[in-house]
Amino acid sequence: MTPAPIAVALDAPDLETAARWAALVTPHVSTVKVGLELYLRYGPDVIASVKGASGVQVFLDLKLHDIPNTVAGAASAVARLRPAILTVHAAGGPAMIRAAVEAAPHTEIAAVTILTSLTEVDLDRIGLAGPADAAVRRLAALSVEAGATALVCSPHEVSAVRAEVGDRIRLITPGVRPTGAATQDQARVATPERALADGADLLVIGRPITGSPDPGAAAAAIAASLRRSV
Ligand SMILES: O=C(O)c1cc(=O)[nH]c(=O)n1[C@@H]1O[C@H](COP(=O)(O)O)[C@@H](O)[C@H]1O
Repeated sequence: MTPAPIAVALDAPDLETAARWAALVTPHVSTVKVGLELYLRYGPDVIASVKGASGVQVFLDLKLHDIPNTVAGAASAVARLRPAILTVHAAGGPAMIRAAVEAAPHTEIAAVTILTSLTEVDLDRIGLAGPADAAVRRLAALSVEAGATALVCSPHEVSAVRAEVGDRIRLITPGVRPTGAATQDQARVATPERALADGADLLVIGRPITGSPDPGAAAAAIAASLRRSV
């Protein structure tokens, strides 16, 4: 069976746990995501540990955000690890995004638009007044112009972003919660089925899978419900 278009966020406090989660979920999902917690604790070796022998795609979520020269150096430092996807913050601006794209030519650069944890009140306070989807669409368009081939947004904006950037750009949505699951620190959320129906290509799901007593079964259940929904 083809693995589901899900990136499981391996936000674990230690490498053994992350590698165990990765082994349990990789029969069911296409991708595992390594974020700041694991990467800052263990460094580049973490990639091989979570990849194991499975050949699963690794999404390196470092959300780089700095001046273009610094981001180019950071992207080129991790490019040798050959992650399938690397994140940068779209708010770093077009020159920064382009610097990452040029420094990591074999990795898909995904620009994070507006974090899924932010509410419209938060956006107002940080000076991005107006509906979230206006800011997300603006950041999406500038990121694609700068060479990003993937975008991260919440499921709430995914159909608007799809209309803005067309079919060739990979849309990645965190903020995904199966019906009844706790939203935790996520603000702009939807179910996996809804996110996929609205145009997401890859769903990032962490705690609803990794917080389950059986992460493999939780991943398999979400994958099966996505298959039923298409
Ligand atoms: O870039 C990301 O992956 C990301 C962007 C965003 O806007 N929101 C967001 O939650 N994420 C990541 O997606 C994952 C979501 O995890 P859960 O909330 O546990 O499903 C975390 O690893 C976040 O770092």
